[in-house]
Amino acid sequence: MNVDIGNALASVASPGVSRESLERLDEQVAAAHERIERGMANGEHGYEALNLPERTDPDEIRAAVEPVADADALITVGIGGSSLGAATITNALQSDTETVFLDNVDPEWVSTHLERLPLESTAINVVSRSGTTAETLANFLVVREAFESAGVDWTERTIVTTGESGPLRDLANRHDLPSLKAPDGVPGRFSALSAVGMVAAAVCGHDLEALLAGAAAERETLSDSLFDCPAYAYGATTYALDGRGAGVNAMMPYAESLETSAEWFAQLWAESLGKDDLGQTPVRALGVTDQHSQLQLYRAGPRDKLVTFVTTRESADRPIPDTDVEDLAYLGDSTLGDLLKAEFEATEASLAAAGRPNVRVELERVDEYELGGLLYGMEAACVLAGELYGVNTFEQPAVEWAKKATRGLLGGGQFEEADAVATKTELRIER
Ligand SMILES: O=P(O)(O)OC[C@H]1O[C@H](O)[C@H](O)[C@@H](O)[C@@H]1O
Repeated sequence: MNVDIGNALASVASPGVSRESLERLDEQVAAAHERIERGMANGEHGYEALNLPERTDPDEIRAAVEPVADADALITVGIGGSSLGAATITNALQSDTETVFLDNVDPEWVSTHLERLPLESTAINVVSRSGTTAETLANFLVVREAFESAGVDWTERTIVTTGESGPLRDLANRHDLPSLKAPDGVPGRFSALSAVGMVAAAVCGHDLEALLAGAAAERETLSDSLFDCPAYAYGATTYALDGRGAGVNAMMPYAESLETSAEWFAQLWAESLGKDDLGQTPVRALGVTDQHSQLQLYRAGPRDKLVTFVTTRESADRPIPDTDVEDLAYLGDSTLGDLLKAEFEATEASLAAAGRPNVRVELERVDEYELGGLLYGMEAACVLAGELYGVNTFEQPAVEWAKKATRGLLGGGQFEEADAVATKTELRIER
């Protein structure tokens, strides 16, 4: 990926960061890079994620999915980091295999999918690093039962990705299911480029080698200066802007196929950096759609936002047909791609003209190679930002708190967190 931070400079935007400040920050970037390289070299928890392009074995993933390679549909059962990386990849790319991601436990929605899909030609991809996440295990039990009720042997159609031990590992062993290991030392939200994110891509027939090659190329750019490394430029700029008041980061890809990447980014940014009363709030937006809903706020609301655009240089195109309506004649000379590009450029310029900081992240096109680069680049940006903030990027204690409270409420053990539910302060206004 390439990154253009020109519209985040103090000469353009407020908040903005001056070139001199970035140069001073670059000394901290160099120190952070050294720390990151050391963590990678020693395989330390979290830093190990940045080694995935070399560690992940595409042959192993393809072998595991071989029994279901002809599936018409794939249900991925997983949540958070065990779903969003896979969804980012498969939603971005074309495939004949329909993909469904059961991350939510909304009963109506889950039932609708299970009633609609051709279960006899559907595969199940169960993913949970811990193997204990209530939503994932509950959904899997429901999916299993639906297959049994339809007379389909789910054990023939299920692939499991989980840790070395835990309830899901036990289940995979008991039923002799093809299984893969969630990589050691890699938190879920950093594991898109492992079996966690790539089983779904393999079932859909995507090019796993190209995904990893794109990531590896991005890895090659990691260096001790933000001016030489797009990922670090992004991480350092967002950190600097947050410190100057841009506490919100609206991720706005200009490609429908990249919409899920903003969701993936939101988890990465929020769970990794949101701690010790620090962190930047990620917001999901989509170009051009959200030009017609959120843009007013971004250009004229509080000066607390950075907008991150993700654009592609190339994409398939479609001409806009001529019309005899005079006022619309100008459209007839263009394509939908021209319109998308013009809208992006106009929006970017409109924010800059209003002094609102924005950053452009450029991909050549949406394909496996570029996606691998985007996923890796944003992960590296996040790890760098975590170093600059001085937070523990790779933990998520606040999420664990609610997980324990939920478990306690459902009778899954004694958790003091569950007691807090009963002590809620009320001020009810009833109809
Ligand atoms: O993969 P799992 O263990 O099922 O975890 C799934 C998700 O659970 C929690 O919500 C964590 O905060 C996430 O980081 C994680 O991705």
